[in-house]
Amino acid sequence: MLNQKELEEIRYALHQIPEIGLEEFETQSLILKWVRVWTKDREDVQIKTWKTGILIKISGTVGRRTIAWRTDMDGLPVDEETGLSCSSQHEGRMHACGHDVHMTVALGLLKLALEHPAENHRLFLFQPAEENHGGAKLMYEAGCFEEKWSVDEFYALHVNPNLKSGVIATRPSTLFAGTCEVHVRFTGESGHAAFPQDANDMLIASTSFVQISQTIISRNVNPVDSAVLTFGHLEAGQTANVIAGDAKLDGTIRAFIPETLKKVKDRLQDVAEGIEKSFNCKVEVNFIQGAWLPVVNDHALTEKFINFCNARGNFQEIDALMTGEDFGYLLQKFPGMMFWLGVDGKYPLHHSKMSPDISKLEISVALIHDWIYQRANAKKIDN
Ligand SMILES: CC(=O)N[C@@H](CCC[C@H](N)C(=O)O)C(=O)O
Repeated sequence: MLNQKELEEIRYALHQIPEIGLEEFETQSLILKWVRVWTKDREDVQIKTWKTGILIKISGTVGRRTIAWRTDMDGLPVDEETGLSCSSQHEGRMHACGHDVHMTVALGLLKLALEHPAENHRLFLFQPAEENHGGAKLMYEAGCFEEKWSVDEFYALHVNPNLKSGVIATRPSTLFAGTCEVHVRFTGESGHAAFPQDANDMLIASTSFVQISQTIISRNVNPVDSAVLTFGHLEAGQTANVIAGDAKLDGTIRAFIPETLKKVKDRLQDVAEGIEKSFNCKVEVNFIQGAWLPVVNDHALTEKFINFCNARGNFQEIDALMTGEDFGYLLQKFPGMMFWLGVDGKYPLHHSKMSPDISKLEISVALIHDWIYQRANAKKIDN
């Protein structure tokens, strides 16, 4: 097993090399280096890669079913400001969503699994591109879970700085929202700052679009339902005295119900048409959907997991949140569940100062291993 110090060293190494989705080459090679040492001469272990992803399967002694654990691998395009000694060495990249901790947990679980043979197979998935390309869906569609790589139960976690370190929180139904990325491109006519009458200003068009589209949430979504529309990136024009002839706007929509997500998308198209008319410009709206389905936990498995955690005294109830996760896609294909792991921090996920407290990692890894081990010796979901 990996002790607390060894887990911290692994996280330290991974935190320094954050990479954007589908570019996780250094991360993949570091993980493979460790895994190859641990699995040397093991005939019960198979390893395969898909792009920057890795799958490791440990055969069970009886081998009726496969219990799988998934970690994501990618970082975000964020400039790290934690001031940590293990800060990112990759400019403009940061593990601001805790995927470095997720990978550390997965490696801790893998090491324990290698040391504890079980009746059924165990599979460890290191999945790229959770934040940007929906790597879970890409891997599924590429056939990564076919034939002897198929899965009977899939589990995953996400760190949560709002929960005390080591606390586990989940619910036996929807945990995360379904999300959809929105990319909007505005094309008008640039011109001299002094002659606005001869141009169509895309800075004004894009900011008007942002303002008006916020009313979709307050005026079109049923108040007893809920949705989020966040634009996190806007770029317009080039310099102070040239009217912006184009603008780029990127954001995300979140909702628990697919119909609500669709309503927000439809209304965004309407607003785009209105802006086109009002500003005599072109507005193209592109939606990227399909990977980040709502994370819906299997009821029976989650109830069992909650009882298991309660018996160890570190479970907390939690409401569904508007975060997104492409693990939701895998949960539509395989039974399983996701949970939050508390890492008590001052700054939220995606913040440039996000700094998880990982002092309880060894205890958390041991608990999750016990759960997987139990499931890897169970005959089916009901026992
Ligand atoms: C837990 C978490 O923070 N997840 C991310 C996942 C983003 C997926 C995709 N890029 C999207 O925006 O939907 C989140 O932003 O919630």
